[in-house]
This record gives sequence, C-alpha cells and structure tokens, in this order.
Amino acid sequence: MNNDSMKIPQATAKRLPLYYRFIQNLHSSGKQRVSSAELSEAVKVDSATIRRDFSYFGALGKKGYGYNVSYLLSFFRKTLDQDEVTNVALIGVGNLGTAFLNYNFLKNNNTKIQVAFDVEESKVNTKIGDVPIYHMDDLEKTLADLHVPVAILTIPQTAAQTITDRLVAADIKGILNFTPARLNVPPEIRVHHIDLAIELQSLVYFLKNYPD
Ligand SMILES: NC(=O)c1ccc[n+]([C@@H]2O[C@H](COP(=O)([O-])OP(=O)(O)OC[C@H]3O[C@@H](n4cnc5c(N)ncnc54)[C@H](O)[C@@H]3O)[C@@H](O)[C@H]2O)c1
Repeated sequence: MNNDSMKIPQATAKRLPLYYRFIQNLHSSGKQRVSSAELSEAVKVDSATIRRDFSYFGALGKKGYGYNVSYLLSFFRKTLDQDEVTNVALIGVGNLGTAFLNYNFLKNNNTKIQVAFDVEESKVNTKIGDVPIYHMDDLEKTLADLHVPVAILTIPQTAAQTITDRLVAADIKGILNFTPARLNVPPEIRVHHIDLAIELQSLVYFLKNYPD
C-alpha cells in the first residue's frame, strides 16, 4: 500500500482487494460506471459501507450516476501496488500447503509464493507448480536472498511459535497463519490468523441462532 492509504481505516483497507477484483471485471467488460447498489450486490457489502469506504479515498459518487469505473480502477491499482509483486514464502508443504502451492493466488497479480520450506527430506529439492521447496535449514539465507516480506504458515501447531520467531529474526513483516496457534510477535509484525475451524463453528452457530 502507498502512503496515502495510511489514513484509510483497517476495515476499509481489508475490503479494497474485494472491490478491486470486481472493478477489474467491470472494466474488462467495458462498463464505465457503477452504482453503490450494484457494487453492494456483487461484493455482498452493504451500500452505506461502500459509500463510506469510497469517501475515504475521494471517490464521491453522484446520485443517479454512481462511480466512474476507470477512476476506481486507477485508484485501486495505485493503492494496492498491483505493478509490484510481493514475494511470499510458504512454510509446511503438507495437505493445506500443497493446495496453496497449486493454487498460488494466480489471480492476484501482485502476490506470488516464490519459495516453500519443509523438514521432510522427500519433499526438499522438489517443486510444486513452479515453486521450489527448500529445507528449513536454508530458511534464513533463502529469505534474505529473495527479499521475502510475507510468510504463510501451514505447519503443525506445535512448530508454529518456534518458526515464527525465526521468521521475525529473518525480517519477515507479515504472517498469514493457518495454524490454530496464537502467535507472539513484536508489535511491528502483522499477523493475520485464519482459523478455519472457528470460522466453520461460527457459521453453524449463526445458522442455528439467527435462522433468518
Ligand atoms: N488441512 C486442512 O484442511 C487444515 C484446515 C485448517 C487448518 N489447518 C492447519 O494447517 C496446518 C497444516 O495442516 P495440514 O493438514 O496441511 O498438515 P500436514 O501434516 O499435512 O502438513 C504439515 C507439513 O508441515 C511440515 N512440517 C512439520 N514440522 C515442520 C517444521 N518444523 N518446519 C517446517 N515444516 C514442518 C510437515 O513435514 C508437513 O509437510 C495445521 O496447523 C492445521 O491445524 C489445516
């Protein structure tokens, strides 16, 4: 993100990639404007929230006209640094890690898993997709050589904190944590925790308790 985006609230910043993907689709289908109601329907965010989000970056829609798609597209491109690829490392090439390597976020042209690590000898020095798998012994040196600021953790919970400490020491800035472990990191390191079990439980809870 560029410096202008520092003023945008975190909740808004998290929705930007969602808006960006939809605006890209609109632009490639030749649409020139979009209303907040149409956006709302497509991204499943209520239109008052969309209008407030957009007001932070100066995109003021006109009543009965909506938003200019080209303007929005250039804003998102600039804000999300789409031209600059951020290198990502994946730690733990098991069930979940293998799926991510095969998927490799190819639709986001600004993030790519460049390298993966594991401790199991049979996986080391192989590739999944075009991503090479290295031994954990080579973690620090490889991350420094490739300038990797982001890591995805798909290792067993028991290994999560030790590996996180190594990543922090290796100058990683952000961690996407798929393990159930709650990680301790210095305040300047950003951790996004995706706990699929909790998400599933909370979905079921809402279905049961708020059936309508
Ligand atoms: N599989 C799922 O659907 C799923 C869903 C939600 C969360 N998770 C979480 O994601 C993590 C991975 O799950 P999984 O099913 O892929 O497990 P897995 O056992 O299939 O894979 C774990 C991988 O990590 C490697 N590993 C173990 N210790 C390591 C270390 N110290 N350094 C580097 N690599 C190491 C193993 O060799 C293995 O390849 C777990 O914490 C799990 O709780 C998995």
